[in-house]
Amino acid sequence: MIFNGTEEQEKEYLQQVIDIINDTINSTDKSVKEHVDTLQEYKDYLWSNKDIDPHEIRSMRESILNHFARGENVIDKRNRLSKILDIPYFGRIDFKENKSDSKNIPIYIGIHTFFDIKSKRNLIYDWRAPISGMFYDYESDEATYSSPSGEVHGKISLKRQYRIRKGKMEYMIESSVTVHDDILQKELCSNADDKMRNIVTTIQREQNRIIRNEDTPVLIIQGVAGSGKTSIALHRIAYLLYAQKGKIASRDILIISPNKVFADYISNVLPELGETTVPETSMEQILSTVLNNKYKYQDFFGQVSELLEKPVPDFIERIQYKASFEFVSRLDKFILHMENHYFKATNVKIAKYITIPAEFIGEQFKRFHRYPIRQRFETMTDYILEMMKIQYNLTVTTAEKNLLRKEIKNMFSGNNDLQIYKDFFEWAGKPEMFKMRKNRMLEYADMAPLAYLHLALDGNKTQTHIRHLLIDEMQDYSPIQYKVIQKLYPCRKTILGDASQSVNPYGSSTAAMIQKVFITGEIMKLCKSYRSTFEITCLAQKIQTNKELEPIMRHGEQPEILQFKNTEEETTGIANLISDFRNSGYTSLGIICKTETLAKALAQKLQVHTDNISLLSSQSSAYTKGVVVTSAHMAKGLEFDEVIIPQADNKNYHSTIDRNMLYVAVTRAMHKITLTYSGIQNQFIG
Ligand SMILES: Nc1ncnc2c1ncn2[C@@H]1O[C@H](COP(=O)(O)OP(=O)(O)OP(=O)(O)O)[C@@H](O)[C@H]1O
Repeated sequence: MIFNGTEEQEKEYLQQVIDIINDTINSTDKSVKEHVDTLQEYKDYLWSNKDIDPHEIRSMRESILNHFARGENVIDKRNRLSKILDIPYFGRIDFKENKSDSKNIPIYIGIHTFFDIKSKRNLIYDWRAPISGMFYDYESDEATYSSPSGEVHGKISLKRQYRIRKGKMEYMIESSVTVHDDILQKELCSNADDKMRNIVTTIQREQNRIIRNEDTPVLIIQGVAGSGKTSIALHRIAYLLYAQKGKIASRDILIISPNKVFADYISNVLPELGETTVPETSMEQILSTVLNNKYKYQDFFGQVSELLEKPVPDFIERIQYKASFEFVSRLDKFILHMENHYFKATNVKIAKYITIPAEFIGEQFKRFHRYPIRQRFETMTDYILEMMKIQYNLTVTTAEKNLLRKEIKNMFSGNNDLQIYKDFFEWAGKPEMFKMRKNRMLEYADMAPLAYLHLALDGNKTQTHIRHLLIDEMQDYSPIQYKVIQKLYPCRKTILGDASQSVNPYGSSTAAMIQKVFITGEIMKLCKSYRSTFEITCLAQKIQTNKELEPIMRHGEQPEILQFKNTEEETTGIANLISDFRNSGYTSLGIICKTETLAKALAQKLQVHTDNISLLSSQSSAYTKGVVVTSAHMAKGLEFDEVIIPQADNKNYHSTIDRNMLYVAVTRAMHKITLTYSGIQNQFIG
């Protein structure tokens, strides 16, 4: 007989589980109170007894710390239990091991494990537990999972999925191959949120493989638009925190994300999965920190805007040159060249009668060739003075030592990063490839090579406290940027992106290029696209065909392409679409323009027609629901129930980068899309 065979029995069982969780919460409350009381007793004792001997103080200190830690653990447990009260579990598999004496065991799967002390049974298994992996990997029949003691083979006789909200079961679905799809379809049909949500109930098999991959040191995920890359990467982090508990904590992980809005958008997933959020940074921040925040520079957003608004061939050429592997290898050769030609040893007169010969200093420069050049000066000084002490029994003063170090440093003509960077272009025979902008501002593409040179000369400031690095939107970073990352973060990595969504087509990287930098890297692909309806995906495919993309069979409205007589009428048309949106059941509308300048101008015009419109710009730090006007660059990584793409004419979108922007904009839509234009219809949409 099946345990909890009917829906009625399942509902009763759910209530029983909730009651047990509530009892446990009550007993943890008692335990918290006991810890607080004990700590108060210690405090009172310390206050009222002034003459306690040091031994007693030490032992009390230990007891207090002990109580404190145990109290914190109990509070932590209580918080976890309160969180699972709403949705204790979402799935179940009945599994019987291939052993004669084994029984069919129902495994209820939820966000966290719940062990009932009274019955000494796991009532709920964490979705990340090895046994839970079978829920995602198998439908029914033969199944296997890896336990710490080896592979366990058996049979799944039942698989169920539940939708439980606020402790009440809304529905339950008995599994067959298609059922998994039904729940997935329901999830995908729901409205977008202002924060990315977890997908733990409907993780797909190919996604689960990525989440649970612990073997690969550098995992490179190439996934088509809407394939769940970002979601999967965050679930993977949650999985690693569970599987490697005690070895890795949230603070040991770092996310490199494209901007603050995106970081805010994804910030909810880990807390929803019961983990704390992990630190986040950007490529610009990393590069600028390496260079001690010394330079003013054009940021990535500035580079993309310039490429879209006034693309000058020279500028494109400079970006392309610095994004090549040839450039990286030239830089490496130049570093070698500096080693051989930038240090010119001279005699140094140190004490009244002693001169250190140039030849001897030159020899020491070579002796310490394993040190980065700028780290050598101190070591060379110490070594030379040590030799003098042995040979001449001469001890020098601190001032003399400082003088020697200074003289040695001055023998090296590569102490100024910017100067040697300029020298490099002269040496490479390409002085035109470096251009300083107005107000001594560096171009974005110069930041990484400059940081690379700096690290080569000063030594790596390796961030050993970071144990796992996650890089999203991998396609937007160039090989030299990855080289810098490799030097700074020798840890394990998850790198994800989509080559078709580059907003940096002249400096982008494919998964294969990234693998060339990280030779231990393994590429895994996600080809199924979940975000958009079939009709929206077909439109995106028209703009940029990706043969690997497999659309999800979820149907919706046909995309609309609306022509207007002029821009004024187009604005009125968009205002009408906004009012339609407000009467629909959708909650988010993204009006995605090609550039931020266009977005600002349109937002202003629209405000005459309607209020409650927000502009999402490169200066924004959070994504809000409702009607949002933004640029394709800012919209990257986000999603909206409905998308409007204004000015989708041939003039606005004609180059390769324009095409990429249009593709990014279209792929943001989940359920509905409208393109508007006046003038000539865009060639990319046919
Ligand atoms: N297994 C799944 N179950 C439910 N929803 C899913 C699943 N996989 C992906 N999704 C949904 O698909 C959408 C896209 O996910 P996500 O943003 O992670 O994809 P992405 O590949 O990073 O997208 P892009 O590169 O286009 O920004 C989200 O709404 C996500 O919830």
